Amino acid sequence: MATMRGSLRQRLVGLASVRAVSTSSVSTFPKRVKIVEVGPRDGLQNEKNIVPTPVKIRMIDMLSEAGLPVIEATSFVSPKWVPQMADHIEVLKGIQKFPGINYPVLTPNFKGYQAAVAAGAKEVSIFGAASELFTRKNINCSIDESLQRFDQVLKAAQAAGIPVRGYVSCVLGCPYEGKISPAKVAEVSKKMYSMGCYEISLGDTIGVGTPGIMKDMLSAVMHEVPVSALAVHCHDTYGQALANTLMALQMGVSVVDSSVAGLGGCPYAQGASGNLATEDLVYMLEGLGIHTGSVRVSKKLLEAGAFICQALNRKTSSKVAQATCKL
Ligand SMILES: CC(C)(COP(=O)([O-])OP(=O)([O-])OC[C@H]1O[C@@H](n2cnc3c(N)ncnc32)[C@H](O)[C@@H]1OP(=O)([O-])[O-])[C@@H](O)C(=O)NCCC(=O)NCCSC(=O)C[C@@](C)(O)CC(=O)[O-]
Repeated sequence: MATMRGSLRQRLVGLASVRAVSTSSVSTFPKRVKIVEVGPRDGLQNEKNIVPTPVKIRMIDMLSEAGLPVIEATSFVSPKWVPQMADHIEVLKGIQKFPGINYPVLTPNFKGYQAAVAAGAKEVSIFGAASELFTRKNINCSIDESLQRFDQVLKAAQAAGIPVRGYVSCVLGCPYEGKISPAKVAEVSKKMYSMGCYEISLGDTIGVGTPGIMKDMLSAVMHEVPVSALAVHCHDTYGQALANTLMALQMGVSVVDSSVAGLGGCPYAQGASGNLATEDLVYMLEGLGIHTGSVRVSKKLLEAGAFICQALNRKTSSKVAQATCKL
């Protein structure tokens, strides 16, 4: 990891001044964007070496200090399926809970939901897909069976006043089925939204999409789910994550998932690489003059990325972090 030289604050101020906001192009964008940080879960779940629990906790605390409004902390999945997330109880109990920040966790079924709530989860996410084969590989059931399991989680969560987010994976392509039709994505998204998910995050799980396909897919989904309830979750395998996200923003989507340092991947999606880097997303949103709450390309955000990269002995995938280190 390169050492950052000089006054980082001065350099960040300098960076901001060269990014003039182009007012002619921003009229179609949302005024505010909520960033959902998925690094501690999506970013780490695919790591072969088990990351020590205190490192995960410190990472999340640093992301909280950096002002991320939502930080997906861990997942209550089977430790046999994803050993990296086996310390979910310790992580969720160990992190500092900053006021105003949500720390949702993934729950594939009722067992995971019960364990998550017992450990103090105040929000959970269920995760389905628009591909039968991916659903089978990822959560060992058909799409219909997954919806039945989710229904059980949603009913219990609704009774307990716990908000539930829904993921739909493989929205722009599947590692096992290839092309996925926008109609199928719209169908699954509609079902999960109708069942009670307050937000549907549309995942380009293996990062194969391009902006035109994103547009077609979103057009179909927006017929079934209000755009205000949609999020996008783009992996960057082919370098398209920022472009695909920009297309979604132009279509009115105002919630974007990203991962600090561009970490990410799904153990059951061959070829899935890192997510859109949070630093790069924030840089673009700042340049467009879009409000992101208290998240900035700040020393704290860059340090959170540098911390986890150092712990993983990995170079950051964030272009902004790389550029800032060279300044
Ligand atoms: C869903 C299961 C559990 C089904 O797995 P299964 O083997 O079919 O489950 P089962 O109900 O037959 O139970 C088998 C064993 O698992 C246990 N079990 C059952 N449920 C749980 C649970 N919740 N927590 C802990 N343990 C559990 C259960 O108690 C039993 O234990 P045993 O009797 O053998 O000792 C499994 O397939 C699984 O855990 N899958 C998770 C896979 C995963 O985490 N994938 C990555 C997240 S998705 C993703 O990354 C995409 C996303 C969200 O980022 C968006 C995008 O990029 O597109």
